[in-house]
Amino acid sequence: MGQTITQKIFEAHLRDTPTPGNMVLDLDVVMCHEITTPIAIMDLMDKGMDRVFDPDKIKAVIDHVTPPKDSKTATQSKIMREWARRHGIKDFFDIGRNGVCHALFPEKGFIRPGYTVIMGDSHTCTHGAFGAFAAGVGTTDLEVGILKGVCAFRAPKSMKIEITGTLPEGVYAKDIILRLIKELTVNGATDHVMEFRGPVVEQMDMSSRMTLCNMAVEAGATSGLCLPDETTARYLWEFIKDDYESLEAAVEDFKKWHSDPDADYAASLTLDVSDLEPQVTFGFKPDQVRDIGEMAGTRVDQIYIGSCTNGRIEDIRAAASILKGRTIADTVRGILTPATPAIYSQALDEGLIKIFMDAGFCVLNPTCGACLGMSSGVLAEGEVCASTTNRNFNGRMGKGGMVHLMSPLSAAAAAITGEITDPRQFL
Ligand SMILES: CC(C)[C@H](C(=O)O)[C@@H](O)C(=O)O
Ligand code: SF4
Repeated sequence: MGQTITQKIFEAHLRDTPTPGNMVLDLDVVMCHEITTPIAIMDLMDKGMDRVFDPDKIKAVIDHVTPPKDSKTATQSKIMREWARRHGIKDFFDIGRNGVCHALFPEKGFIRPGYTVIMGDSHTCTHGAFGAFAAGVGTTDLEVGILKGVCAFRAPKSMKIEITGTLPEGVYAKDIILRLIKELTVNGATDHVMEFRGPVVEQMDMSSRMTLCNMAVEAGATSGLCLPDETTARYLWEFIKDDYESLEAAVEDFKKWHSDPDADYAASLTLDVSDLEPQVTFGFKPDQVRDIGEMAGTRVDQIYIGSCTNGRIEDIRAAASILKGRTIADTVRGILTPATPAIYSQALDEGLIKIFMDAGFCVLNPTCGACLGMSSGVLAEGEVCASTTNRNFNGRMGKGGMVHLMSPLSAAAAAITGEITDPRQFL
């Protein structure tokens, strides 16, 4: 019997099998941010175990509330900063160099095909876009990861998600993943790794693959991943060029992580996207998804373009393509948060920031901020936000607020009209 990519990664990293079905894996990267890591740091200090397994394999960023909004968040940042200095963690990103973890770390080349990655953050699955096994973990696992560089997982079940057809104009990876979550429901992929494949995924850039994998957890999945190929190798080339004779050699080597044709999948699903419409959520769960036409005319108060789901340059370009030469409705507030400094800088170079500002958007520094309702765009009671983020939980962006998840293009269309709008009318 052949193996899936996930089984291959598990086998290559297996340190121990303490009980049947439980596997302890060696970790290639442990990623840290200032909301969950300080709890682990303080606990390790209390236990007299303030150590790290390998400072080069730990990547740390202050991203959720930055610059800090109050004493509490300032203290969280301070604990991270001092810990990183104390242990010689050189890949530590503070104000001026910091951005949303799941956008920043890929951009720095920290994730490679076949890697095992953990973080105390549920959207760690984003990094599966590189053909890695990347999973969000709780404080105890994070502490063990930081101390020993290992993590225990249950033997994974794989779900094969085949995406076929041709993606219509104005329809994006975000629409695909929202549709998949609708079909699977919020726990349809529990205990599974979602393996995204098929011709549509093969044609996607890394940004779109990251959007897909980012929301795997919203269907309950342990992680999501894509098979590493030439697109992956090109994205990573500046970081891997000393390891390979040529790009072709890298692509060939990456194939060792491809699932075998006779691999065993616990479940499978095929989605033909040829007739897919832009998708929008309507309730407080990410599987409450409708075609945009059914939601057209719903009033919005705020537009939020950013986050680890859709705050990359490709997302900003898509939104700018219809904001150019237009202004946003005077009933809405528009907020753009490029996910990293490099994305922000690129958007400046391309004149995209000016397009947003001329349209009436407020442009913020890279941070999670409003995405989880902590700062920089929190909603008031009864307010509605058209958002490119990944969670529409009750109160997510502010108590009593409502969030409609959608693609950056759809969010830009809502900004222009002040209500949920099919963006294809502006193309
Ligand atoms: C703060 C963090 C623990 C949290 C997560 O794990 O996802 C956040 O990133 C989120 O998106 O809600
Ligand atoms: S951008 Fe939002 S979803 Fe992503 S890590 Fe930050 S808070 Fe979590």
